Amino acid sequence: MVILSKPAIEQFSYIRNKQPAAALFPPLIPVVDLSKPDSKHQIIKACEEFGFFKVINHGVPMEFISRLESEATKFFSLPFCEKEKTGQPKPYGYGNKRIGPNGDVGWVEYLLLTTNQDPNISTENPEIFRAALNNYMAAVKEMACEILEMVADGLKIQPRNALSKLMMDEQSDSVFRLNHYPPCPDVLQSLNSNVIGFGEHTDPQIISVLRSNNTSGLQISLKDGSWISVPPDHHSFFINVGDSLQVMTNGRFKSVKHRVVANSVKSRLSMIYFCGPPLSEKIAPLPSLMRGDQQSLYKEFTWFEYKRSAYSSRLADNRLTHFEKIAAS
Ligand SMILES: C=C1C[C@]23C[C@@]1(O)CC[C@H]2[C@@]12CC[C@H](O)[C@@](C)(C(=O)O1)[C@H]2[C@@H]3C(=O)O
Ligand SMILES: O=C(O)CCC(=O)C(=O)O
Ligand SMILES: [Fe+2]
Repeated sequence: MVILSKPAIEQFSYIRNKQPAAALFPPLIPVVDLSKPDSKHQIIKACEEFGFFKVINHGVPMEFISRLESEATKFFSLPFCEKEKTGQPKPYGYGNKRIGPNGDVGWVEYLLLTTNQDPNISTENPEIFRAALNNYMAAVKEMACEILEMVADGLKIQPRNALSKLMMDEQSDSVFRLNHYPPCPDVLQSLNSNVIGFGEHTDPQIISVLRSNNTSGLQISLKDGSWISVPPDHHSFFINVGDSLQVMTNGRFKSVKHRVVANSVKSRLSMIYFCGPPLSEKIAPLPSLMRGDQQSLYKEFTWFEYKRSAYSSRLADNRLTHFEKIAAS
């Protein structure tokens, strides 16, 4: 349960339920069948048009998904005093309503973990939770690697592991997150408005691999600034282009702005693997993507420098602005 005190109620953001133009004729979210020979072309198109797509025939065993979902459900059903024994997110740990260190809040509780250390989660049976996490993360990492190799192939980048090696590196700074959005009580669902579960933002990493139960809530922003709802599909995965991939493609792919709205009836559980590079990695446009005298849109920076700056930003900030080159007039 998300713990709610009276003054905290006032902190939540709402969005008006006005119908954006795109909501009348929403474009279909691209679906990529990873078992099809032309999937790499579909991936490139989806990354250019939406920065977002759904993946089917992904090869992640349903058994791993269900086991982690069941362990996560058990964890979030524990009394608050048990869950908080995991420790507050600094940046890893158990968090409730507060997202990040700079005052963002949402109708959500979560576990934020690094992928290269065994987590210390306070549950009745941490070994079983850990095994479920490890199986799931290993299978999702393999799928993400395959997707990044298809991206490299589709963009004719050599070698084909130029992107995937960053997240496969032993030192990779990847992050895993379990989000639980309890049903939001009527008192908070004021007339014709939605309560924000997770405010709008882009993900900082290369790509993020998201899977949720069958409860809706996720929305993505289109190029025209309108928002569309992503129909949930618990058998599939959703891929977000992150800020790092935007830079590595020199803006050809755009990181997708997304958010989650709370549901008044059902709880939403999501699990997200954020594929990050090693901290020392330079994030810059890939030389093979630069044509002729094309210039980098970004100043040089390492993932460490980007993260340090990201952690002093608010969720909705454009974290890349700080690293953009000022265009010469
Ligand atoms: C407000 C914040 C939370 C966040 C760190 C930040 O200062 C800005 C980026 C946020 C974000 C969004 C995507 C992921 O959920 C996340 C783990 C990440 O890498 O960047 C979160 C950070 C967080 O919750 O710590
Ligand atoms: O929980 C979700 O569905 C999305 C959350 C998200 O975007 C994030 O944790 O970065
Ligand atoms: Fe996100």
